[in-house]
Amino acid sequence: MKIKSVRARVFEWKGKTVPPQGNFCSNAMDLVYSKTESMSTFRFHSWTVVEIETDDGIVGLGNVALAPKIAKAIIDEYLAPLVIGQDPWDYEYLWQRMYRATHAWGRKGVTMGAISAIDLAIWDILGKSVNKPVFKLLGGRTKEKIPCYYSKLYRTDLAEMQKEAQTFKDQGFTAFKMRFGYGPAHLQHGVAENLKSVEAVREVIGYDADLMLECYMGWNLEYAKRMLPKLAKFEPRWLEEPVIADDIDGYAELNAMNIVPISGGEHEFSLYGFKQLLERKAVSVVQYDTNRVGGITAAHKINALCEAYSVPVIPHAGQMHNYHLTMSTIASPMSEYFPMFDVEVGNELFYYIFKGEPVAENGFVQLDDNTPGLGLTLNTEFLDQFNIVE
Ligand SMILES: O=C(O)[C@H](O)[C@H](O)[C@@H](O)CO
Ligand SMILES: [Mg+2]
Repeated sequence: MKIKSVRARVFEWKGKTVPPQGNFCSNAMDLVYSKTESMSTFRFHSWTVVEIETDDGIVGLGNVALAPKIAKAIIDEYLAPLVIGQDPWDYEYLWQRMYRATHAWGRKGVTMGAISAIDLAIWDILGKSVNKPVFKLLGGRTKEKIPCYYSKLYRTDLAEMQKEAQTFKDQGFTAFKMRFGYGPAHLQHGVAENLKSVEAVREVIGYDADLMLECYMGWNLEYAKRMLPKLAKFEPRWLEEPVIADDIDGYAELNAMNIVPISGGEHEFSLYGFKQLLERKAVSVVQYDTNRVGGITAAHKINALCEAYSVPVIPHAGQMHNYHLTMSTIASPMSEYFPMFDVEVGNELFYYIFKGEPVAENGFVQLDDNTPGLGLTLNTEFLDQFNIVE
């Protein structure tokens, strides 16, 4: 079998989006003075979809949401020529070709996202060519079904957050991730607001549910050190991305305080990036995203590293490319889960582009033993709400 063609298209959402409201998510831009809404650079309203076709007509689907137009340019210009004419079963060889050919300017960020998209499509082909789901090629079914945590609860009006938490508690979720709205720039008022929001959500979900707290790189080391002792009484399962991804020493210092486990990884890339995080004990939970980190070829290696370090892997975002990794290793106890909503930050967009994404039932998602490949097809229902860039 040989790769015959690589097609990368950018799906630009032109449908309805929920406008940002107030301080709905602390983020890395909060620490930089700006007149625009700080979360604007973290909206994922476009997505690059990759279709790789083989000479015997199998089409594999890959995707990446980081800087979609740049990812497409990297695929078209540099990566496609490296894989066309090659055997997709030589996936490690192809991964190394892409990783090393772009090493002078790649390694992390959008290049690894582009490599991930190609690698996902290759693994989709592999599964389809032997009529097996991808997780069966990685280690098989390690769970009867995948426990998942409800992830949204952006910082809005506290009563709204409580209503949202109740709605999904009633749907059987026993784990919830909420977003802080405030950080160092908001002074003591922001500290109080942050604590109020955690208290409000805990009031609804109680203490026999897991609560995860998301900072999305919006704090700094000094602020996080002040916040951790104040958060301890709410028994969070983890505090996520308190500092920017490059501040590995900051992560390690916060994690070593042993007050609340620190999680991160959705903005880290490659096996080497996670080797650093693990050997420096920077995180207690690893959260790569398979469509960023280097695809399934890289994520599968990182799963093994996490198993060796006894650090749980709970990939960012849910989404089918991550579910196969969670299903295939005992190092991953659960998945993140974004329900389908109106398009807001953009994580939800995955449902509008692809069909086949599992819907959670009673706090679990299930993968089918008999659906070959990743189990995704393109969703034609919303195509008229996308501008597609070839
Ligand atoms: O952990 C997450 O789900 C991400 O950080 C979100 O995608 C981002 O939107 C911030 O909540
Ligand atoms: Mg996150």
